[in-house]
Amino acid sequence: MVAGRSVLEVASDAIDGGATAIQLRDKNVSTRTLVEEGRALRELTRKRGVLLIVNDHIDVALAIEADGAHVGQDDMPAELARKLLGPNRILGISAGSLDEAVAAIMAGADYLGVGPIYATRGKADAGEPVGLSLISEIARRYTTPLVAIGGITAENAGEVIQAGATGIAVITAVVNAEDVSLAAHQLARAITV
Ligand SMILES: Cc1ncc(COP(=O)(O)OP(=O)(O)O)c(N)n1
Ligand SMILES: Cc1ncsc1CCOP(=O)(O)O
Ligand SMILES: [Mg+2]
Repeated sequence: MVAGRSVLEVASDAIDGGATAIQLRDKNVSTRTLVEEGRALRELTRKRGVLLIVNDHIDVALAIEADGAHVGQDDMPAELARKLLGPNRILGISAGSLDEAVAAIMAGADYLGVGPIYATRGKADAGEPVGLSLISEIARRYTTPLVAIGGITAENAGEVIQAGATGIAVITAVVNAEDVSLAAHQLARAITV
């Protein structure tokens, strides 16, 4: 459940609003439950033609035939994650500094999750905001797609893209919204105009 709604309902509404990828990120459930959520999300995302990425758990990503997995600096080392996922699944890696970005690219990241860009309520141990300059710095040097994350809203999403991000990832701005579909739509519009 997310803010009183099922994971499937939130994902479905977000896709209605324009989300092009869903990340299964649930820190508080058993692996068994994660697999159940993942299977349901796999069916939904296949039907709707959007990507499904599993956070942290490479085994779950493989088990549910997700499109890929996302690992951070405290998760499965990127090289091993790539080895386990194989060449055809998407590997996303978190980067909170230029050094981390370079290492992630060398390890075979298909995209970088860069952040937290702004202060966030979505991750307790996210650390200090890195700001837009990190996005610009990485974009200036590398062509790897950059997914900005952390405190992103429909109000600031435009400047994040302007700074060089390819896309955005959000939790609070969608999950806590009264109207999930409308919130996703406003975010999608903010990054396409
Ligand atoms: C797109 C995207 N970017 C960054 C993260 C953060 O991953 P991580 O640093 O491993 O933190 P947790 O999400 O696992 O708490 C992400 N999940 N997605
Ligand atoms: C998972 C994660 N990684 C860096 S910030 C963050 C949380 C993003 O949540 P929100 O969109 O609510 O700021
Ligand atoms: Mg992680």
